[in-house]
Amino acid sequence: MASTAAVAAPASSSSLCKLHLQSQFHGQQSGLGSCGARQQQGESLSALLLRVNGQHCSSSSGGVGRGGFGIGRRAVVVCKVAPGKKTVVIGLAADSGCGKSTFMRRLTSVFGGAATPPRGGNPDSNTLISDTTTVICLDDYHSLDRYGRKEKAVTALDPRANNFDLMYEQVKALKEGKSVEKPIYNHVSGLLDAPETIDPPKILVIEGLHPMYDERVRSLLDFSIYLDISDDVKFAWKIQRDMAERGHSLESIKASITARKPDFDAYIDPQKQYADAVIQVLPTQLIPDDNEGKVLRVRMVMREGVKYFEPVYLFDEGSTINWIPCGRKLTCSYPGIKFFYGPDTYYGNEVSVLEMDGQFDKLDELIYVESHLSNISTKFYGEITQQMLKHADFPGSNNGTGLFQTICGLKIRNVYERILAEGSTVLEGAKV
Ligand SMILES: Nc1ncnc2c1ncn2[C@@H]1O[C@H](COP(=O)(O)OP(=O)(O)OP(=O)(O)O)[C@@H](O)[C@H]1O
Ligand SMILES: O=C(CO)[C@H](O)[C@H](O)COP(=O)(O)O
Repeated sequence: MASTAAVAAPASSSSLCKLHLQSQFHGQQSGLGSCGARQQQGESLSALLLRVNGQHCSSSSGGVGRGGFGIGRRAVVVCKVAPGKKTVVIGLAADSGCGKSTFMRRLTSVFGGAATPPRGGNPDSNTLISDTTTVICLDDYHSLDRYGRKEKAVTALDPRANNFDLMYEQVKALKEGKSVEKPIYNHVSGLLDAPETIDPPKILVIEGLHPMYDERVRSLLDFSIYLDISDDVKFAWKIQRDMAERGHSLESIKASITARKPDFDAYIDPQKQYADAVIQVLPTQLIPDDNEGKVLRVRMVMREGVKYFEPVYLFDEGSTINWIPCGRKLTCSYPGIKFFYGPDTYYGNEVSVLEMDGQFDKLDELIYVESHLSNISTKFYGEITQQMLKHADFPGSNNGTGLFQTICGLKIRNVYERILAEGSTVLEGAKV
């Protein structure tokens, strides 16, 4: 019996792609399709589907191919091809100096690549591109440059200093698979430079002050995160970086934080109510009256009922848990480590909260904590620990900031894969 397969070519990129497959031998399906793919000997159906529709048939087709179609079996598989190449859009909001760059490096690493500025482009570009992700910084949508802001006496946090119409148009275009000419805000000169071309990536991350401020931009986000750093911690981080690395004086850092505060409270902070996950960084409660700011209490507030996102839980979903993991499997020097997990409400929404106070002594022992967490979207046992060890030199790797940023990276990967899989639907798989 001859093997036949027919793959109906999509009339347009948004139409359905039909693949009929008959197979003669166990595990040796053979197929030919007018979508431009011929099934090769030994190639599974799922692998063919992956090639036929690129990224849009990856997951849900897997079950069809697995196990093969035995003698006399026949399958009709219909895959929905997403219009163009679907770009998943992630929003990351935070004030300046709150760890966005560090988070982005962790996220990119989850996908296995390193992010670099656009090749051959403006050396002061704020964009970072890797195989899977393109991170654009929303500072590029400042409509007023440093001098314009000074003249009009507005801060960069003020919506009047930003072009939300252009931000919306360009993020929408990228999401629809179209390239855009995005402006560049040059942090060295304080001026707006000539635009750079941004091509639609698999995952577009828009990071900066206002990813959730404008309702239209917000509606384009597939997943959103807010880094909520308490004033004390923000101050400590700013001092550490801006004094050591940027030559600012203590007074100027204090003055800058104070000057930004009213606009931060008015325009940046309220965005956290829209985030799917908020990472709060607070002073520790393990050291009474701590004013050193080195030990942190970090909370991950995860919204319930978000499509493609199930909150992480500790031990038992929905219950309230206080856990001190220090003992035989986890070394803890003073002041120790304390975890909390439980339900809560946040801006009127149901959330789950996972909290870690304290820091790890030996990072490889994190595997003990990881093994007690569920819904972490890892691909193999120990993936979180592996990621954390890989970037042990990043700030926050010994505490909840690194742990929760890594988990958010894995959840973003999961959101991306599920959105992709949704574009691929097995409608029929019949035995004859
Ligand atoms: N988890 C952390 N633990 C301790 N320090 C941190 C952590 N994350 C960031 N920092 C400190 O804050 C500084 C700013 O971090 P990062 O560059 O990632 O922030 P950013 O939001 O990208 O800043 P900007 O928007 O100003 O470029 C770092 O140099 C580091 O000193
Ligand atoms: O809040 C900020 C986001 O990064 C910056 O202060 C804003 O973009 C203005 O930049 P600069 O201070 O370089 O003129």
